Amino acid sequence: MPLGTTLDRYILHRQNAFAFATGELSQLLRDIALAGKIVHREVNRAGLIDLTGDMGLQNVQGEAQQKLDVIADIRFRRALTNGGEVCALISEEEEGIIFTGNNKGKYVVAIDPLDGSSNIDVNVSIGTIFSIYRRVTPVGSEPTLDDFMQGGHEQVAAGYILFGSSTMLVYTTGHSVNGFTYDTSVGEFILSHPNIKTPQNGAIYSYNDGNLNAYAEPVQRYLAACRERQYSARYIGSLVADFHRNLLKGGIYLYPPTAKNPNGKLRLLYECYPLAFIAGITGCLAVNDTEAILNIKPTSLHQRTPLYIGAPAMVEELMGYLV
Ligand SMILES: O=P(O)(O)OC[C@H]1O[C@](O)(COP(=O)(O)O)[C@@H](O)[C@@H]1O
Ligand SMILES: [Mg+2]
Ligand SMILES: [Mg+2]
Repeated sequence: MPLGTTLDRYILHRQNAFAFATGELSQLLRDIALAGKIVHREVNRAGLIDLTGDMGLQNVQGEAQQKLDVIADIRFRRALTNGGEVCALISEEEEGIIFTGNNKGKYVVAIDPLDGSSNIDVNVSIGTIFSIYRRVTPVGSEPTLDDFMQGGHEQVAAGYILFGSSTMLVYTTGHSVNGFTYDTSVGEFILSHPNIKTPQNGAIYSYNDGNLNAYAEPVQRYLAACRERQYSARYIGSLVADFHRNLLKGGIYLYPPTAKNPNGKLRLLYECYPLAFIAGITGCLAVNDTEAILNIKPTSLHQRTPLYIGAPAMVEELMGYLV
C-alpha cells in the first residue's frame, strides 16, 4: 500500500487478503486506534486540565498510579468494551481479568495503557502497548485465565502507540510491521513507515545506568564493550520509545535482573510478548537470560521477565556473554 494510505483503508486491504476474514479483528484494531486518538488528546493537554501527577492510589505492581495511567486505562477499556469484539482484557492497572460482558467477542487483549509513567509529567515520550489473542474458550461462554495463558507465539496481533513528537501506531497481524502517523489535521492515522525492518547491527545501547552495579558480571562486561566502542548510550526510560528508536536506527535495549527485581521489571504479557512479536517480524531478537521471550511459558497475568531486545548482531553478542 502506498505511503499516505489511511489506517482504515490499510486494514480493509489486509482483511480482503484473507478469504475467510470476518472483520472482527479489523474492527478491534480500529477500536484501539480510536482510543489512541482520544488518549493522544489527553496526553497533549494533560498540563492544561490537571491530568498530571499521581492519583494517590497504587496498582497491582505496587506502583503509584499516575492520573494518565488511569485515564488511559479507562479510555482503552471503554473503547474495547463498546467495540464488542473483545470478551475480556487484562491491564497493567488492574489485578484481575476485566470482563467486558461481550461473551460473543472472539478476542482477548493484554494492555499496558500508559507505558513510561515516570515520564508523564515531564513531557517526554510515552506510549501504549497491546497484545491480541483469539480466545480458546467457546464463543458465548465466560472467558477464563486460559484465554490469557496461551503463550507469545499465539498472539494474532500486537502493537504500540507512541505519544512522542508525533503520535504513531505501529502494529502487526503477523505478516509485516507497519507504522502509521496520526495526522491531527484530518484525524487519521496515515501509513508513514511501511514494512519496518531493523538494521542487522547497531551502535546504540539503552539501559538504566543507575542499576549497572546491580547487574550480573556478564551483562556489565557486555556494556563495558559497548562503552569501549563508544556506542551511543540512549535511555528515555519509556520502553516503547526506547524500543521504537532502536528498531528504526539499530540498537539494543536491556532491562536485566537486579537484586531488587530478580525477574526483571517488565511484564511478560503486555510489554515483552507484544514487543517480541513485533521484533521477530522486523528482524530483531528478543530474549531473557535463558530463552527467547516468545518461548517463555506464561504462568500469571502480571509475571515479569528480564528483557534484551534489538538488533540481532547486538543481542547475539550479548547472549555470547551470558552463556
Ligand atoms: O525507571 P527504570 O527502572 O529505568 O524503568 C523504566 C522502565 O519501566 C517502565 O516505565 C515500565 O513501564 P510502565 O511505565 O508502564 O510501568 C518502562 O517503560 C521503562 O522502560
Ligand atoms: Mg510499561
Ligand atoms: Mg504502564
